[in-house]
Amino acid sequence: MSGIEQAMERARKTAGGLGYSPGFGNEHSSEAVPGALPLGRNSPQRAPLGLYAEQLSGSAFTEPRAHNRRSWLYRIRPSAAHPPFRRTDNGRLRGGPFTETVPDPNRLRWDPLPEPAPGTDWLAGLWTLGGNGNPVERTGMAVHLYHANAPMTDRVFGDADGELLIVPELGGLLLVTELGVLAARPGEVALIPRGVRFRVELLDERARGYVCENHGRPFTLPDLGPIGANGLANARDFRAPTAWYEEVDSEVEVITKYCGNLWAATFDHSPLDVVAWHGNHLPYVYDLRRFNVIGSISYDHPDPSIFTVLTSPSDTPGLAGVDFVVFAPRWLVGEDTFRPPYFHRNVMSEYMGLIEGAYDAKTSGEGGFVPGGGSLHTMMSAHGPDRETFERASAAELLPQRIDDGLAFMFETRWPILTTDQAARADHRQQGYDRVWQGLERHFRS
Ligand SMILES: O=C(O)Cc1cc(O)ccc1O
Ligand SMILES: [Fe+2]
Repeated sequence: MSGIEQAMERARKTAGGLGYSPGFGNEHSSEAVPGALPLGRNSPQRAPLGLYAEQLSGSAFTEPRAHNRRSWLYRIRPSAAHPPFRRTDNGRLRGGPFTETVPDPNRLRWDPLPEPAPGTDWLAGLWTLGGNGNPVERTGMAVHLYHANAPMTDRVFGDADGELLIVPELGGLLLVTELGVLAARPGEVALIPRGVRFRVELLDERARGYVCENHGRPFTLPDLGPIGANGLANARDFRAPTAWYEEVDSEVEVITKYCGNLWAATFDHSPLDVVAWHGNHLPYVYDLRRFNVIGSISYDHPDPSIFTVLTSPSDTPGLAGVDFVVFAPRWLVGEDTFRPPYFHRNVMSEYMGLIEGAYDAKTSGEGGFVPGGGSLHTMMSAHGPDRETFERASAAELLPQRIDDGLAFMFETRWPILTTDQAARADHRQQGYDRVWQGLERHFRS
């Protein structure tokens, strides 16, 4: 076995007994070798065990304490020890500004990404659907999907353009990051902070899912206001990894996404060599089934902001660059209420995906809203229950009803989501999505 294969074997074994540190936004610390973490200072004259000390900043040095993010890494070699990066193929990844297509006000829907060619790893399997903003200005977001059937070997990725919220739909991922190893299976989500390098291995034969790349302010937990001190996604259910490192002295391709493009440099060692760390610029994994769902216990369907897991705030209070929202199993008890999502037109743009089962506003099954597929209801586009759902819910007997046959999510952003050319022309884009709202009968009686 080569050095990297041995390291991968060790990472997979670690997955069985992963130690995590619970909590969101905290200062955590971890050492894979006792004594590797310096005490009482960040940058001693000589760091313990001959390690190099390095600060990784996710915020300006001067941002207020509540927004300040950085981690101190104690590593075998400093990240600075690398040859030049050279441009490499972007594959099917695209970045903002999204100017390939004329912005389309229509409602759009896609089937899952088709089967990838054999040997497609997670990075090669990324396919950009669209987005907004501009990574150069650190605004906006991008929606990517992935479909992979091979582990990343001898290559490691890091995104300078933003953090990555990874939403597995099919197959588990092993995320071997600079700060440790995370396992993310369907129903869980993983958050990789801006700049943190990682390799993706597969826990199953293939892996399919969604990624929200957030160029703006890092995702944080929403304020709870009148809900009180607890509820929605509870901070204690987020898990940061513990330190894990590999000593690989063979060539590793380090790929970085910078201002929309991929660049590669051939390192003579693995950059996943952090033996100890402390800080708050950290990856996390979160199990969406832990989400505490709050809803109406009297009447009416609340706005889905009540289901916000994470939000990337903007400078305008209450106006998110992007929100990550989950439609998790819950009870519906509303009296004299049309219970599924209402008809609406929204200034925010909504990309929705399905992790499993069905979604209560849409018919499932072939040609419908299916796991691995997605819908885009951009700024002001009219949407809501499809015809079948409207008819069913308008006639339903309003007994308490448990919705537990699906797990859907939404990336909701303040800017229109502009599609890439490949998304607009994709064979797996459904034609005739509008038809789901056709035949909504006129019932008006004056
Ligand atoms: O369009 C959707 O299905 C998402 C959504 C769900 C909901 O419960 C209310 C509004 C909304 O946009
Ligand atoms: Fe909506």
